[in-house]
Amino acid sequence: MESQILKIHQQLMNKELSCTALVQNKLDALAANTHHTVNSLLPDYALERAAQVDAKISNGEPIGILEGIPFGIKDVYMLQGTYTTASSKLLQNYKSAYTATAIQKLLDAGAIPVVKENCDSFGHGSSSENTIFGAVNNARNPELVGGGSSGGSAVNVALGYTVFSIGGDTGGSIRQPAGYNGVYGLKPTYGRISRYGLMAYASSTDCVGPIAKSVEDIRLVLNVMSGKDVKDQTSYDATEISKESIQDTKAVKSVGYFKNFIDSEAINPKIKADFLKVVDTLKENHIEVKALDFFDSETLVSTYYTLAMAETASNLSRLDGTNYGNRIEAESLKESYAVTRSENFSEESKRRIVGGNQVLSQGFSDAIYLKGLALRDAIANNFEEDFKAVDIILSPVTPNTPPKIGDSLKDPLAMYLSDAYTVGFSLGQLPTLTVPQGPETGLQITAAKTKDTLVLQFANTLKTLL
Ligand SMILES: NC(=O)C[C@H](N)C(=O)O
Repeated sequence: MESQILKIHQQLMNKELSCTALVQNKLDALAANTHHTVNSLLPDYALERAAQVDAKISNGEPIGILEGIPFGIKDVYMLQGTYTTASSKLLQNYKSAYTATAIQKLLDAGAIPVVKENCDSFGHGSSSENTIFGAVNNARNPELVGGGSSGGSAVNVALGYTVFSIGGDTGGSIRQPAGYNGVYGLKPTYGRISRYGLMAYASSTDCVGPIAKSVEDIRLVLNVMSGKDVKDQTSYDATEISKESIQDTKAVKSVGYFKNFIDSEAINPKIKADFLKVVDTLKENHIEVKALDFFDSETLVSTYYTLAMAETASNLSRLDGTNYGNRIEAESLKESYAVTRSENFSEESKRRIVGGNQVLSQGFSDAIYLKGLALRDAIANNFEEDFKAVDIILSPVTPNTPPKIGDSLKDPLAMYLSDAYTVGFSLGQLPTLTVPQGPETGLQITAAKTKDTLVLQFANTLKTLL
């Protein structure tokens, strides 16, 4: 698939398409969609901006590459004056008081937000069923889940309702729905894009990233959003990734994969067979492929969920109805906190808050939380060693195909285990990209920290080989 952004840019410049018509068309398609991708539409916001772009073009003024391009925003990002619900009952009526840095950068580049997108509430989930806006349906088969937590964003891109969408990825939330719906989704190196204005889930792995239909579109959007922000001390300055730098399809000489991922009993046989075919293709094309040892799925998933639950319990403690959220009055203030939280958080969020507080509580934290931190360091060290031996690590995005709507809600543990291939890279804070491959899941390309360029480069290599 070629760059949608460049194609639309040309059409706008050549006056084959007006920006107002383009934006109206996306708004209409989103309003009519039956996949439950929309939490709120932004018609006034979007059409006013579209008219400005049209005026510029008719005056013969040049426009930037992203100017006039309609995009979607996962409903966990602040955009001043718009609802930011995190798909939760608690924040159902909350309006953002300010705009997230990443979103502001896109606005400054002229891109036009048209929709706040459905997702798992507070990012808690892998199916986009944990939401008050209705389960998101898969773009290819509506009986299956859209994936999560950025399900609405991936489905909107796959169905062409947005040109690109901004998801959020803590343990796979961009990559997994991208894989389930056959589009590209990037979790950049942790810190490459500021988290300021992203509703915090697990701050040590939360990442902002784009979902789109081509590598080029991922690059264009990534460049705009990247860079140090004084409002996020974990952000860093990243050099722009040029178009030329990702064209070198011979840059990657060696690729590793985790033996235990592919030999696992839990992997779907078709996903395994397809993956091994890719390995053969790489070898035939003189790319060295190494089978690597790695932590087992249970260790990866339990380390991730131990830390993610602890962090979310802490981050969400501020949501007690005092400053934010649907407050429920009661006899005493303490009781009001309790009722507000128990009535307004979903079952899945409560499971995580209770689990997280347990992990952090006195008497448990040494045995559980500190062990989680130690394992995270061990996982990061393992990656450091791996990247001395290989340029890229390749894996399927998930061991399984998208489940039927309803199944993940019945079995949360199975849902957590389905994150087995994504969470390790999150704990390592590595750049990792989903590329579409086959109808089941996708391929995940990962490089060492800050080597986001290499990830995009290899995605282009795969395009020429597969
Ligand atoms: N938020 C994410 O990255 C998705 C992951 N399945 C989680 O629930 O933590």
